[in-house]
Amino acid sequence: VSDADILLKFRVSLGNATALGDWNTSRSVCSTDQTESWNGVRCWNGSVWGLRLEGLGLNGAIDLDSLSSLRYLRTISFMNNSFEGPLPEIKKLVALKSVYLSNNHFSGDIPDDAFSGMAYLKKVHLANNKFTGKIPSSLATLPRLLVLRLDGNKFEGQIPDFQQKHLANVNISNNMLGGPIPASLSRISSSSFSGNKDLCGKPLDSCSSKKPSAVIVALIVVAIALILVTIGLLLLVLHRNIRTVQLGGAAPVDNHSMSEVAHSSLVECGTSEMSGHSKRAEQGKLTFVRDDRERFDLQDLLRASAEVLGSGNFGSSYKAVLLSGEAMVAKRYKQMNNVGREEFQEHMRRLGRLAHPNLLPLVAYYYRKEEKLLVSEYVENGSLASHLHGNHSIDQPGLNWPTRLRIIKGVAKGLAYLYNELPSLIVAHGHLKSSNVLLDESFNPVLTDYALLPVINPEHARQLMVAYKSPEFAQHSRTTKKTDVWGLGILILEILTGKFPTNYLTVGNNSEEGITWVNSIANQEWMMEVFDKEMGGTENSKGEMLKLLKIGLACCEEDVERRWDLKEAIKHIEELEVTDGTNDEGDEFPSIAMTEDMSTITL
Ligand SMILES: Nc1ncnc2c1ncn2[C@@H]1O[C@H](COP(=O)(O)OP(=O)(O)OP(=O)(O)O)[C@@H](O)[C@H]1O
Repeated sequence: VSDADILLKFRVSLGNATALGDWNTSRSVCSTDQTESWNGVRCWNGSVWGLRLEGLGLNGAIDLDSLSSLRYLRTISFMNNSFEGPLPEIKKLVALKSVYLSNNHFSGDIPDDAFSGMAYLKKVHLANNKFTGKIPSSLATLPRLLVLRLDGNKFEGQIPDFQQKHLANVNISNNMLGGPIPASLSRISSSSFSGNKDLCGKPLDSCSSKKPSAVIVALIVVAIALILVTIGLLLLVLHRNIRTVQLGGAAPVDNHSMSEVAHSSLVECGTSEMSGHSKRAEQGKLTFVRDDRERFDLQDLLRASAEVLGSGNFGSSYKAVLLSGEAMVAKRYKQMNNVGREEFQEHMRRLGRLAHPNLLPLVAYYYRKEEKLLVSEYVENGSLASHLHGNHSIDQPGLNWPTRLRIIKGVAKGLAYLYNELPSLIVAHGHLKSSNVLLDESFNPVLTDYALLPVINPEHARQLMVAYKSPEFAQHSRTTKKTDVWGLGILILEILTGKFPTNYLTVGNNSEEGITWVNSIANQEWMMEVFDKEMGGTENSKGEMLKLLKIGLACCEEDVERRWDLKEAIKHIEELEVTDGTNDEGDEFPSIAMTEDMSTITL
């Protein structure tokens, strides 16, 4: 039975299966281009390894018997749907690594052995359902469990004795649990246990402590308050010193470590909490913009070993590996004060609602007037820029032609989605360049630093952001719905030639330099010599390369009126065929120059 047959059978048991209308056998379940696979199906090497059917209004039954025939299925997510009834018999899918069922209406007790034998299970998300009874003890013995979200249910009784040593991400808040917290969970933040009946023991109050009299309580409170105020004042002085150093050092490169950022933020949090202003205390917290993420706080980033990934135009980006093993990136922005707090938060929430395989999701942000942190996942293969312009080695060979074409196709899809979802923005990306195209473990592109124009200080944006380096901004001091097309064109030419667009290195609008750069490519006498040799390619792919070159040049049309709009650019990009060159391997481009008249190439 094929994967397609299995999935179609599985679909029958769902209510509202119309949401999966594009599941039909006229297209293959797994396409080489992930975004063309069936909706919600994640593939690897042509096999289904994941189902991500989130927020589709699904209900009915989850037919695990059918899914158990998918040999390579490792992760399932049915979050944010309307499933009801008891927990499905998850252990039928014994090889699963992650199960995401949060934000549904599942209810009832979960059998104690519901997770028995699931030797590979790492992440279990059951938050915000209506589960009752005891937390199943089979969870407590899963050998590989890393993340457990049970918050927002009606679990009662005691927490079972979790055996896992690396279980760092647990949230069982807002249930009806009582009794002692097992020692194995004592390192977890106290907020993960809040909102329960009467849990006790580390990290909460000790179970044996007797209730002291009101006078003693009052005395203790006063003493603690005095100590905290003293510490707070000391920290405030320390914090001021750090800020003074920061302001004094006007060097463009930002060298402050993640610990310093988090530290200064935490200091602020500490002092404000002590002064009793709960709103200001909030300032020390990360605000999460999505429900599907494990929660962590600035302190977790502080604890995490941080590595500076690089210093961009706005500040530095840091990679921090959380205790759960998950790598996150926090980027500091100093010039992000174009709008007030409320509007900023609204914009971040808007970004948090975006979901597309070619966009890096915003996970959380941290707000302070002087600086912001935007937190997202670390993307395995770094930036397209580093692959195009970095040193190549056996571990990091140059990108070949099929990969480059797939990257451009993915970038186009990400842009199309942005324009669709954010119609009120004239320039929906605004900072499209190769360091803002990240490559995941399969070298699929994910766009980052998008849709930030509304919140960045305008003067700063005009100096540094790609949108303002466009010819139309030089000519008419305006950006248009075609401005990102120009950025896309430059990116295409950079990918094809392997040459860095020199005008991105200087500050301000230098579109003259940009146009000269484009012309140096367009006017190359020997067209085939333009292409980056690292890309290889075969006689078969030559035609497609030339077509892409022509598309890139059309996007870089100086006259904005004559320039294609995004729709047209995307249409031409989608028509290009990805040939992986396996059947004509070794048939490299002859290095001798071939004259090609670009006008003969039909798109
Ligand atoms: N989530 C991420 N995963 C992996 N690498 C990242 C991530 N975010 C940023 N990087 C890389 O870290 C480096 C610094 O990125 P940063 O965004 O701070 O600067 P930039 O993209 O070079 O410039 P700009 O500030 O103008 O966007 C870049 O090489 C970037 O590709």
